Amino acid sequence: AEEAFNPVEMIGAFEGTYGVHPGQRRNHIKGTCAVGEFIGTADGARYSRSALFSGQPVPVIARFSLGGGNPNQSDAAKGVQGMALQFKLPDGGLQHMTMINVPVFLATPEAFRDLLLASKPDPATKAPNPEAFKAFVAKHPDFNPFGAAIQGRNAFAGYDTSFYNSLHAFWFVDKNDKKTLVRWHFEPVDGVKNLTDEEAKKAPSDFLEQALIARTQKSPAKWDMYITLGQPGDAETDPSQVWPADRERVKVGTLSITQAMAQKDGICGPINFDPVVVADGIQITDDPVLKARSATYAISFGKRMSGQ
Ligand code: HEM
Repeated sequence: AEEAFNPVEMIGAFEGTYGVHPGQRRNHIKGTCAVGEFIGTADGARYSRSALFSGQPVPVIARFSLGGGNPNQSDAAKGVQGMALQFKLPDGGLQHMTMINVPVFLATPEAFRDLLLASKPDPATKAPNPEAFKAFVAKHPDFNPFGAAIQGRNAFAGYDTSFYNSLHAFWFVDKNDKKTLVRWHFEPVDGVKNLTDEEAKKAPSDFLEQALIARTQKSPAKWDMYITLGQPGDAETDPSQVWPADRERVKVGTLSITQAMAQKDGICGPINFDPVVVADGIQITDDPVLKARSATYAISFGKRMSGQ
């Protein structure tokens, strides 16, 4: 039988593994605020009637982050980076896109909770217990492609030289109510760049924030947004299932990040980048991981906004 997902237990798993850092996010704790704008294409407007694709600039508040709840995590370590976007539409409506830079995720929220539990440092060794980790992988083989992607690469050279994926599928709804199942991807216009082995060894613990601030002082950092068009039978509610590689991709817009700033007192602090916040023209699915995210972010947000 399927367990019912419990977001309180999920938050407990984050806090057990990473400790409690009052007033801060329980996951993706280390990050940088940014602002910019998005301009959609006419091709985007063919698939979605969202005001995102009107062709007019849409203001964006962004947050770039490292995965995990350790505030002292090194930027140079192998891991996951995130890009969270809040678009402010002309009618005042909000659209969120909260993405990470992996090709796939785990199949269920329980698998992610068990990953956190298995990653808890042993008090004696300060490292995760290898037996517990083996038992986790045996129980959740859907972890393997996700884990292999992260272990098989060095950290990214910059937030601006990473791709970011929706991983979840969403429905794009056009002006005739026609729905298309899509997944979206942001591709850096400067190209994807990871640290070399040598650079990864020498890189300081904190460099991503300063690099993004400096990069945007020169000129906007840009990403092209693409949608992949799903076909009947492509996974709708499971972010661990990749879609066949031959699916059509359509460029639907360009994001320009024009300014970045520290998250302390930054503009992105009091935002809950809940990924189910969508505006007319984009709809969510019944993906259990997506729904679990929403419930868990709400608790993290409530706690940090009340100083817990
Ligand atoms: C069951 C699975 C997941 C859980 C329980 C979870 C949990 C969380 C929590 C608690 C936060 C902090 C929220 C806050 O305090 O504002 C967070 C942040 C974040 N998560 Fe997840 N997450 C999950 C899966 C994912 C996936 C699949 C993605 C990307 C596709 C993702 C991307 C992010 C990003 C980018 C942030 C940082 C948002 C920000 O900058 O404020 N997460 N997550």
